[in-house]
Amino acid sequence: MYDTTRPEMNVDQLHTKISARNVQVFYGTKQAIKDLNVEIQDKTVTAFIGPSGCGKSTFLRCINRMNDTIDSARVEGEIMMDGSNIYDRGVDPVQLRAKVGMVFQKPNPFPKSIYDNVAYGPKIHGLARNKAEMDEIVETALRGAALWTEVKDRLQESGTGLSGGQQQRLCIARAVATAPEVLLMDEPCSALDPIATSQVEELIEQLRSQFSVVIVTHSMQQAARVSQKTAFFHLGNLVEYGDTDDIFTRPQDSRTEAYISGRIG
Ligand SMILES: Nc1ncnc2c1ncn2[C@@H]1O[C@H](COP(=O)(O)OP(=O)(O)OP(=O)(O)O)[C@@H](O)[C@H]1O
Repeated sequence: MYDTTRPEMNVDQLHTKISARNVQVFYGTKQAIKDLNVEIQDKTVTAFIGPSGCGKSTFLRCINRMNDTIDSARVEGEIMMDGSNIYDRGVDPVQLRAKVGMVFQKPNPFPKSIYDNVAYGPKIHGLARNKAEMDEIVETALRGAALWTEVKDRLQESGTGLSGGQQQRLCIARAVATAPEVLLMDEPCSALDPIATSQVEELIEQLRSQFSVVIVTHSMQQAARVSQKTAFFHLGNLVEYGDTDDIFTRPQDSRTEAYISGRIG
């Protein structure tokens, strides 16, 4: 039913990048994530799927502490990245978000030039010693986001003047510019047309050679196309996690089976 044929490598030999243990998330008294445990591998695309409101975005935001910015949100449990808890008191969330970048549903470039959109993060984090180094970071990030050839002659023009698909690739370049180890993508193609969607999907496949990518998607076809691992969420629980091929062809849980066959959601 779903095409899960795509470039493969044996992702099970890769090391664990993120390990979530007994994670619970509350908004006020309402519990949105219940006792979640999962290991996310390096250099792998992991898809989060499940019906609306099941907690996919909430858990995604835990991985770079974006929930810290929501007053009513409370996160319990541990999220380890390379063996260190990202919720430890000594961790600066701003530094963490350079290592764990995020791309949102709606492209949200800053009202600045294309160049300054990409240079913004590296400038804050002091990644370039001079203009030549910054130029190189900007070019590498734009090439990495498959946007360089389209914008190299108009770097000083506003990022908001680009098409929707180009804006989303600019946001990916912005996230990639700080040399992240993990890239979180919350429905990154939902505002894009089919051509821009397939460009971003191709890009995701390239990006995973450098780091771990976690993508929330409502499209099961997209999850099947881009990911090697899939996690199915339902009512705040991570119900099933495994190889994407297995989740789509041999689900173990009846709720997963019902969702992928269109009976819930
Ligand atoms: N800022 C917030 N304040 C209060 N409740 C929230 C907030 N964000 C999410 N929720 C609630 O938490 C639950 C999980 O929401 P979440 O957005 O994580 O689900 P989702 O699976 O990503 O949904 P969708 O697929 O519709 O984006 C829902 O019941 C939602 O209403």
